[in-house]
Amino acid sequence: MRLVGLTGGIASGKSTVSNLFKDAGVPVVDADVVARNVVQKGTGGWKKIVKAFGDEILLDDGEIDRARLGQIVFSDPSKRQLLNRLLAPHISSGIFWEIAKLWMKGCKVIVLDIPLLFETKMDRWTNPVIVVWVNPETQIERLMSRDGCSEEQAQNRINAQLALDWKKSEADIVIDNSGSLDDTKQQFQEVLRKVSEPLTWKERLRSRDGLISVVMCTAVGVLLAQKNLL
Ligand SMILES: CC(C)(COP(=O)(O)OP(=O)(O)OC[C@H]1O[C@@H](n2cnc3c(N)ncnc32)[C@H](O)[C@@H]1O)[C@@H](O)C(=O)NCCC(=O)NCCS
Ligand SMILES: Nc1ncnc2c1ncn2[C@@H]1O[C@H](COP(=O)(O)OP(=O)(O)OP(=O)(O)O)[C@@H](O)[C@H]1O
Repeated sequence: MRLVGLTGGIASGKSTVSNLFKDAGVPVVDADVVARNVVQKGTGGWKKIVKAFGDEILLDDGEIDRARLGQIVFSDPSKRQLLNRLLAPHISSGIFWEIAKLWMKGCKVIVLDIPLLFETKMDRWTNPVIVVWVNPETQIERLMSRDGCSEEQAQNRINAQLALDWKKSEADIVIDNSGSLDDTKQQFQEVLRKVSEPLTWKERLRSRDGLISVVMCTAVGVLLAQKNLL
């Protein structure tokens, strides 16, 4: 099994690229979706948030007020660190189970769309790492127009992550999403070709079918050895 890391900066275009993977039939685990699921009303993550941030963080229906929580954590690094600490175990085990489900289905290439891939050091488990890069002016423009936030709020969100240029320097593959969608789609074709290359023998061993083959071969070997000893 090949775990492909897909990351970048906020609003750099990760979801745009992960949709291209989905359209090409490559399964994607989206960490933002996992992070949303683990804080649904009544879950362990929800209880921790209510305990730490108080009832005033809840909407009338009891769900977390994400806009309010976002305002708090993106303007106060200590509150953000607290939230990260509380949710990290829930998010990583959620991602693990999503991978396990796809592994059991026999998927050989899985894309992990994780905004904080480097920050959480999950890049250790992925190869290659794809960074979706965008120039700073375009990033802030797209963020402000998508989320309807001020320049200051957008900058706070950008500052909450490691520098995008640093992530670019650590990447195995860079997609420059500063241009048009067509431009990105063109770069994506080459990226898809690379991630679809035949699995290495290590990756094959980590896949469901590879593991089954190893178990079968070992069982046959043990049986033959026993027969020869009798
Ligand atoms: C703060 C919250 C409530 C804001 O919710 P909101 O719906 O407005 O944003 P959403 O979840 O869609 O995230 C949008 C983007 O913000 C960035 N982001 C989210 N959380 C963080 C964080 N803790 N630190 C830095 N950037 C973050 C990511 O680039 C993400 O793609 C929410 O992002 C959250 O619960 N974050 C903590 C969980 C987390 O770390 N998520 C990232 C998954 S690796
Ligand atoms: N090449 C492009 N041209 C024009 N607009 C784009 C392009 N790529 C992405 N966008 C727009 O920029 C915004 C951010 O893109 P996207 O949501 O894919 O980023 P993201 O990295 O997934 O964001 P987040 O970190 O918040 O999850 C969206 O409104 C999207 O439609």
